[in-house]
Amino acid sequence: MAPKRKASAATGRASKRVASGVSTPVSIDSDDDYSGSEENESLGPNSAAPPKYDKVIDKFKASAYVKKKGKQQPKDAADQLFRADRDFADQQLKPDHRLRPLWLDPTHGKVVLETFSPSFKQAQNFLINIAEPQSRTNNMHEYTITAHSLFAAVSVGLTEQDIIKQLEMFSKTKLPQSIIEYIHKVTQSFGKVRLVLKQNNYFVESSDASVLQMLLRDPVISACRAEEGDELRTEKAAKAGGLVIPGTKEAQSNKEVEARNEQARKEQSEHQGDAEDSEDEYGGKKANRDMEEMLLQEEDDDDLDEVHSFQIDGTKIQTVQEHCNVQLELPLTEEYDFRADNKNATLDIDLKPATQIRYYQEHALNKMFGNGRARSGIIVLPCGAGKTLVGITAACTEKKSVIVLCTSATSAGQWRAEFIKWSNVNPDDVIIFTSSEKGRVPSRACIIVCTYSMVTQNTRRAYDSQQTMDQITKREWGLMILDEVHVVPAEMFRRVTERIKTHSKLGLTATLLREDDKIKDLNFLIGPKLYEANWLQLSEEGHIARVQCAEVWCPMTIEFHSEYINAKTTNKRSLLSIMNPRKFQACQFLIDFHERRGDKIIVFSDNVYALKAYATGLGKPYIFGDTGQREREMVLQNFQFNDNVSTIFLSKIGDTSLDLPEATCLIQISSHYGSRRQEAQRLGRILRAKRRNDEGFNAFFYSLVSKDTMEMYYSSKRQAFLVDQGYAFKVITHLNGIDSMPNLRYETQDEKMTLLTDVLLQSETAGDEEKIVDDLFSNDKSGFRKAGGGKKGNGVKRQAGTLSSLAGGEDMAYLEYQKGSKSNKELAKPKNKFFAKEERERERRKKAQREMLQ
Ligand SMILES: Nc1ncnc2c1ncn2[C@@H]1O[C@H](COP(=O)(O)OP(=O)(O)OP(=O)(O)O)[C@@H](O)[C@H]1O
Repeated sequence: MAPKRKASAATGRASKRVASGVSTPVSIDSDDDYSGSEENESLGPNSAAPPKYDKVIDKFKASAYVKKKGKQQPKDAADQLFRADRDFADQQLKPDHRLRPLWLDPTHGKVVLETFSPSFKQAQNFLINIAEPQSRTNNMHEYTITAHSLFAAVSVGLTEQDIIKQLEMFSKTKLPQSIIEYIHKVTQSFGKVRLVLKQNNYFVESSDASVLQMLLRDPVISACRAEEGDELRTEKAAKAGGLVIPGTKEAQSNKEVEARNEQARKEQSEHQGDAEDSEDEYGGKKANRDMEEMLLQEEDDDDLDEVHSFQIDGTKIQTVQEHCNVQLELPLTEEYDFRADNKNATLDIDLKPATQIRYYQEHALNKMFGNGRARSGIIVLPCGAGKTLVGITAACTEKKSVIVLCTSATSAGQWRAEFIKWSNVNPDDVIIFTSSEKGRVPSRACIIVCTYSMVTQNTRRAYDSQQTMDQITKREWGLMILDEVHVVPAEMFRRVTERIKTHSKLGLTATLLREDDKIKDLNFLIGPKLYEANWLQLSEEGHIARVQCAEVWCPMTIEFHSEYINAKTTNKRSLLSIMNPRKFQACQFLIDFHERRGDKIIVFSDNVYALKAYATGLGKPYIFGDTGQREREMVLQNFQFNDNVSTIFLSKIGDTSLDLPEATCLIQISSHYGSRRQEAQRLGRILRAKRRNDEGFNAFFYSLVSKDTMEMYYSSKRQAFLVDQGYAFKVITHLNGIDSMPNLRYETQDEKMTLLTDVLLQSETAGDEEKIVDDLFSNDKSGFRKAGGGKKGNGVKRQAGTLSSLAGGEDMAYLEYQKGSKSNKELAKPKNKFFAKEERERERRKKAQREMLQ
C-alpha cells in the first residue's frame, strides 16, 4: 500500500519512483493454526498452573484456509500479493457494501479503510481505538488489529461486544469468525488486574479474587509478594463517576453555570438569611438537608463494588509487570482514582480561563480520563501539535504533584515556561532539577521538571543534588509525564519507574519509532498507547503546517565519484558524498530561491565538517554541539527577529525540542543513515510554522542526496515513516535555473579540485557524525551505552518498529543499523546493479593489489 512518489515540483524535471513503504506484508506460518491451543484457558481457582492465556496473542496466524491450500513458491515479486491466504473470494459482500468503509483480512487482522466513504470519520474514530494505524495515505488507511491494540481498547472502556458490533457495522463483508474469536480471546484476559499505589505501597488488585489466587500460585509473582500467608485483602471500591477535563467546551460552560449559580446563591442568602436561620432552629430546612445528604450517601454506597488485592514488594514491580505482561499475557493496567485520594495534597492548578484545548487534545485526554480515573499510557501526536498542553491539562485534571521528565535542560526550561503560560499555577510551585539548576522540592504539592539523566544518574551526587533526589524518591507523585518517550533508552525508563513512585504515567511522543529494540517494554513500563493522531488530517485542518517534501538528486562530479569508489572507509565515502560540489550548489540554489520567496530556512547536517564548510562557504551562521550558549541564543534570536538572517545551519542538536515557528523551509544535507525517526523529527521543525494558516501556505522539506551513493539507499529508508503518514516525496532530478545562477560556487574545475583535495586531506574523523556531549545517549555519567556505538568495536544494532510490530502484529518493518555492526555491513552491501558492480570492481582491485604485494 505504499503510495507512489509524485512527479516533480515546478522547480524542475522529475522522475517517478515508488517509495518503499514500511508496511511490508506479514509473513505467516501456515503450520500455526489461528484457533490455537486450548490448554490452560480457564481462570478458575482450581487451575494448577497459571494459564498462558493466549498462544496466539500477538499475531494472527494462518487460517485453516491457508493450510488447506498449502504454501506456494513465489514466482515473481508480485506473487506474494496473490498467495492463497490473500484470496478472499469466499467472503460475501453485504448488499449495501458501498456504504460501508472497511475491508477485513481474516487471517492477519489487517483492516483497510476507504477515506472516501460517507462513514469514514466515524469508522476512523472507532478504528483508532481498537487497531494500530500502519499507513494513512489519501485514499486508503491501513490498520492492524493486534493484542496490544485490543488491550488499549479495553483499557479505554470498550467491551468485546462493542468492538465486534461496530466492526460488523462498518465491514463490507460479514465479520469473519476468526476475527470474532481473536477479539474474544484477547479481551477476556485484559483489564482483569491492576497495579495500584496506596500509601507508598504497591498492590495487585482485581475484582475477581480467583485471578489473584491464580497469580499467587505463580512462583515468580509469589516471590514478589510483600506479605506472608494466602489471604487477600478485600475492600469496597467506589465507581468513579464522569469527569470534565479542563479546557474543553463542557468545562467552560460548567464554569459559566457555576458562576451563575454562585451569584444566585449569594443574592438568595442576602434576602433570606434570617428566615432560614429561624427555620433551622425548628429542624425544618436543616433536617431536609441532612436527609438529602443521607440519600446521596446511600446512592454512593450502591455504587460500591468489592475489590481484592495483595501487596507486592516496591522494588519488584517491574518483575511483576514484565512477568504478567510477557509470560502470563495478563497485563497489569494502571489506573489512579485521584479524586478519592485524600492522602496526597491537592495542587492548586487550573487552566487559565482563555486556554481552550483542541478537539484532538480532548480526544487524547478522554482516553486517559474516560472512566473518571487516570489511566497510564502513551499519547502520540505529531511534532508541533501540542503535546505540552496535553501534559499540562492532564496535570490540571488530576491536581496532584507532578513530575515531568525531559530529554534536556532546554526542554525542562520550556516545560516550566509552558506550565506558567497555560495554567494559573504559582510559579514558585514549578521547580527545575537539572545539572545546571537544582531547585529545592517543597513538601507541599508541586511540579518538578527534570531531565531523565538527572534522575537516573548512578554516580555519587553533590550534596544538594542528593537531597533533592531523596525528596523526589521519598514521596508519592500523582502524575509522571515522560516527554519524548521514543528517544529515551528503555533502561532509563526502568530506572525512572523503579526510583519514583507515581500513581499515573503519561508518555508523550511524535512517533513510536525507537532507536533500541526495547519498544515493547514501553507497554508495561509506561502503559498502552492511548491515542495516535492523524498527521495529514491535522495539517489539512491547519493545526500543523502543510509540507511539500522533495528529494533532490545531485549527480557526483567525476572526480568525487571516482574517489568515492576508491575510498577505503565508510567515513571517507560519506564525507565525499556530503561534500559533493553539486550538492553544495543545489543547497546554495535552494537557499537563494527560498530566501527570495520570503522563507526562513534551516539547513541540517549531522556532519560537523560539512556543516562548517557549507555555512562559512555561504556566509551563514551555524550552531553545533560546541557552540556556546550565548552564541546559540544570539543566532536563534537573529533568525527569529532579524530580517537579514533568513538561513541558519544546524547540526543534529536541532533535531528535537527546538521551537522556531518562523522556519518555513528545511534543507537536509547530511543525516543519520536510514533513521525514520530523525526524518520525522526534522520535519517536525517546520510543522509548527507560524504562517501555517496563511492562504495557500506550504512549508518545504528538501533532502539533498548525492546520486549513485549510499545516500540514495538510506534516503528512501528514512522516508518510510512519513510516506506511511501520507506524505508524498517528489524526486527532483534537475533544479531549473541552477545553471544560470550568478555567483554559483564550485563552477570552475579548479574550485572543484581544491575542494576535493581539502576533503581528501581531512582525517578519518571528519566523516563522523557529530557526537553531542550532554545528549542522553553519550552521557557516560548515566552509565548508559551510547546509542551511537557502545563500546569500541562492539557495534549496536538499532531497531525500530511500531507498537504493532512490538506486539508482533506485523513483521518488524525495518532495521536501523549502526556503523561497524556486522548486520550493518550486510545491509551496506550494494543492492542495486550499479553499486554491486562498483563493489565487485573494488574487491577486484584489492585482490590485485594483494597479489602484487605477495
Ligand atoms: N490548544 C491550543 N491552543 C493554542 N495553541 C496551542 C494549543 N495547543 C498547542 N498550541 C501551540 O502549538 C505549538 C506547539 O505546541 P508544543 O510545543 O506543545 O508541540 P509539541 O507537540 O510538544 O511539539 P514537539 O514534538 O516539536 O516538541 C505551541 O506554540 C503551542 O503554544
